[in-house]
Amino acid sequence: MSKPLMIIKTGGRAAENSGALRHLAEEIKELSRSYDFLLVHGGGAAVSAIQKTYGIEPVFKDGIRMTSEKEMDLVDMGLAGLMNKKIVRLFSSCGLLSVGISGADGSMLTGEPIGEGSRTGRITGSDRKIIDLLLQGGFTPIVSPVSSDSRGGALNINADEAALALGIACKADTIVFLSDIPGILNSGELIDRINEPEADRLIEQGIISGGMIPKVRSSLKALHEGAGTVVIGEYINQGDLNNLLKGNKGTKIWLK
Ligand SMILES: Nc1ncnc2c1ncn2[C@@H]1O[C@H](COP(=O)(O)OP(=O)(O)O)[C@@H](O)[C@H]1O
Ligand SMILES: CC(=O)N[C@@H](CCC(=O)OP(=O)(O)O)C(=O)O
Repeated sequence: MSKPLMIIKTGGRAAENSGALRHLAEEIKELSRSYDFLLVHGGGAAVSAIQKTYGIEPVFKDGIRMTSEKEMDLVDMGLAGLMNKKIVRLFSSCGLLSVGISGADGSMLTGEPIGEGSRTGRITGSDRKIIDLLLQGGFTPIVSPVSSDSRGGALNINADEAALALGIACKADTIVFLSDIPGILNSGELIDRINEPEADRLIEQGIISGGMIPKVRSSLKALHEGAGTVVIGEYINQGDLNNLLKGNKGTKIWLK
């Protein structure tokens, strides 16, 4: 019988802490008797830095990057290139057999632009075949969220939304969103558990804003679609995955 799947989504800034990422790889190895793992990564901060070197000012709406045709090449460079290979090399050096792919590979994620002339995408379809093949072969898939539209054009997909879509496609048991903050904060205080009405209220009040919005919305949708556990938090020391799952760290998301 196959093991339950845990999807770990790491944000760009969190993934730049190579010490923490090494600890995470070690913990994944330890827990791989109980779970299959798939890692989805962001890299928003790296993309913004690349944009700035080209004199482009990043534009976000509710935490989602507005992406022009010209900017899309930079997004591919930053996410499918730089970030993806950095993580694959690091995980491999920890003894985890890892394969770096993007949403475009194996038509894993397909989508459509959110508007005329935009390369920011919304996901409309998914195919888990490539993931099943890799997991059966003993590989850990490392997924960058860039994907394709129906005409083969590149699409920039928010990494939280990519993690959600893969979670639904693969019926993930657990989704862990790792970021550069201890969890969802209110006036600097960590909220250790939050339900849907409370999350909606904090978004409405602007207490949950920016990049935290797609994370929270994706978390709630994942629970509606049958995920057992969804948690948002940060990974610093080995054992933090276990701490996040047990509720000793981070914010657990609930529907009611
Ligand atoms: N209520 C909140 N609690 C915690 N972080 C929040 C909140 N509202 C907005 N944020 C912002 O969301 C950021 C995380 O989203 P994002 O920058 O997209 O991270 P990641 O790259 O990890 O996906 C935090 O660094 C913080 O600046
Ligand atoms: C459409 C969209 O918002 N794409 C994101 C993809 C990367 C990402 O989500 O990175 P983090 O997880 O580090 O925020 C972006 O371009 O920033």
